[in-house]
Amino acid sequence: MAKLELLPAVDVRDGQAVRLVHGESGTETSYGSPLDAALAWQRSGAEWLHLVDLDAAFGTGDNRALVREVTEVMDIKVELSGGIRDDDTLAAALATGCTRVNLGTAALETPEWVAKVIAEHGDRIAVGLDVRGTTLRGRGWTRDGGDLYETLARLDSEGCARYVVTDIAKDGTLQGPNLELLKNVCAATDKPVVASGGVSSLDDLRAIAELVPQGVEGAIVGKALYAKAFTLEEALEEVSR
Ligand SMILES: O=C(O)c1ccccc1NCC(=O)[C@H](O)[C@H](O)COP(=O)(O)O
Repeated sequence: MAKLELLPAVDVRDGQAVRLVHGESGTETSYGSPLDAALAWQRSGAEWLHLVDLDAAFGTGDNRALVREVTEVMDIKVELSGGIRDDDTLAAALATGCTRVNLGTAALETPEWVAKVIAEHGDRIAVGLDVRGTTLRGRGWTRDGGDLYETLARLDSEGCARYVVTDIAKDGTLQGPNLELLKNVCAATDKPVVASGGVSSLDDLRAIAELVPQGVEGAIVGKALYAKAFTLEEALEEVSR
């Protein structure tokens, strides 16, 4: 069986590594230097880093220079997310040397532009499907943006390479992933799915890994690592069995 990829998360707000609850601004717990966190995950054996500029996502500024610095220092693959919505922000993100970017709001608000950049950049573009129920949310998860499955069908028809699927109700809560949502999305697309939000234990990772044959390729892990629910080494060992 193909192994589940793990993407430890570094979410950046105001220059700090943070975790939010339900992605809500104002719920930050701070975990210090984003570069130190990223380097720690790399030293622990991560092959990927999921790096989010929350200020860019919320429209409260950006951490672009810091995100670029972190990405440039990493020897591992980096997925960049947060506020990538037009030619300028996409060019800046891709120029960091990241492996791929994750588009969210743009897929809801400027579908023609997203179709164009999918055609231009292929596998370097993933789309984040951030949902409450089956309603997508954009602008830092603050605004409704349409139906999950209609949007997924449209993006599939445009050749989107991969989806990062987050149940906002689970994100940052340590309440476990929404396995039903992951199964439903996998049933609706042939493209790989990266699971995000809610992982709390090695059991959760085992449960996500069981969905690899259905199309889940990876799992993003944030809060659980910062809260020391398990170590990244333990998680990597778990998904390599
Ligand atoms: O990714 C975004 O653009 C974003 C926007 C607004 C709020 C949060 C956002 N991302 C959060 C993440 O990607 C988390 O790192 C990830 O879901 C990990 O969640 P958890 O394991 O539950 O801490």
